[in-house]
Amino acid sequence: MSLGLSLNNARIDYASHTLFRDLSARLDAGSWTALLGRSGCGKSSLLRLLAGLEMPDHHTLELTTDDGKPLAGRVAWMAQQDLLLPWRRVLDNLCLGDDLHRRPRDTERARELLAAVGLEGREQAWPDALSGGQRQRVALARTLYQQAPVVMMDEPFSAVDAITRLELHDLASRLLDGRTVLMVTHDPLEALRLADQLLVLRPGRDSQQGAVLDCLPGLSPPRPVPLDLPALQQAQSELITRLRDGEETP
Ligand SMILES: Nc1ncnc2c1ncn2[C@@H]1O[C@H](COP(=O)(O)OP(=O)(O)OP(=O)(O)O)[C@@H](O)[C@H]1O
Repeated sequence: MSLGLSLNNARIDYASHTLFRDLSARLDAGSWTALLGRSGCGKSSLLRLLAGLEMPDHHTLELTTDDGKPLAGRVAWMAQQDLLLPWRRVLDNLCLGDDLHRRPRDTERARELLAAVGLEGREQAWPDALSGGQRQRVALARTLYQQAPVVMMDEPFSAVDAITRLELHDLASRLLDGRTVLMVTHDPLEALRLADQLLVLRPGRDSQQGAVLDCLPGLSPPRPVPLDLPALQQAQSELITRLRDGEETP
């Protein structure tokens, strides 16, 4: 199910403004990359471009997959808003893709995934009857149900409280194991706990440039990285400095 990706010379221009250019990164099969940068630097635009959701008028993208086949149809998407359809019950939301494509549902798998995210017995609930954290769990289960080798997530855990977020980190880290994940986040700690590498968009002279960094160089802690690991605090502090100051690539 794993699939590696190589991104080369990505560039997006909106009107006369270059959002970023010369952006290259390698996403190893089964690895997790966190995409960070100041607000408005183009994280979501890059994610949407890679996912094929939006093709700006002026863009460049050399995207190759390890198996040489197109990426289209092999990406699952998870957003900050859970995007659950309020008129469909939880189980029906999970199986929406099957219904749209007139494929048979795998109801047993859908139930197993709901159980895995702690929502056993809530299959027939309406989304409105769930808390924000529960809805995001449904969104995670729906992402997993798609069985896509590549998962792109745009601030997937930012709308829930701190403790729920930590619980979702545990769940996502375990359940997304083996997928190639690219996740936009504003939270340096979240990035460092979940990801193998960071892709940091930072200001260049006339556009945004990207730097690819290891999360915790020389260490191989379990994921999510334990909150009390001293190296995590240090790395968080350094990452905040890098984001604030827009440092040049080392
Ligand atoms: N379709 C579009 N047409 C024109 N400009 C756009 C379009 N989409 C995004 N932009 C602009 O591109 C810039 C980057 O937007 P984007 O949402 O990618 O940034 P971001 O880094 O994800 O921001 P945030 O962290 O605040 O979510 C913004 O200035 C935005 O207004």
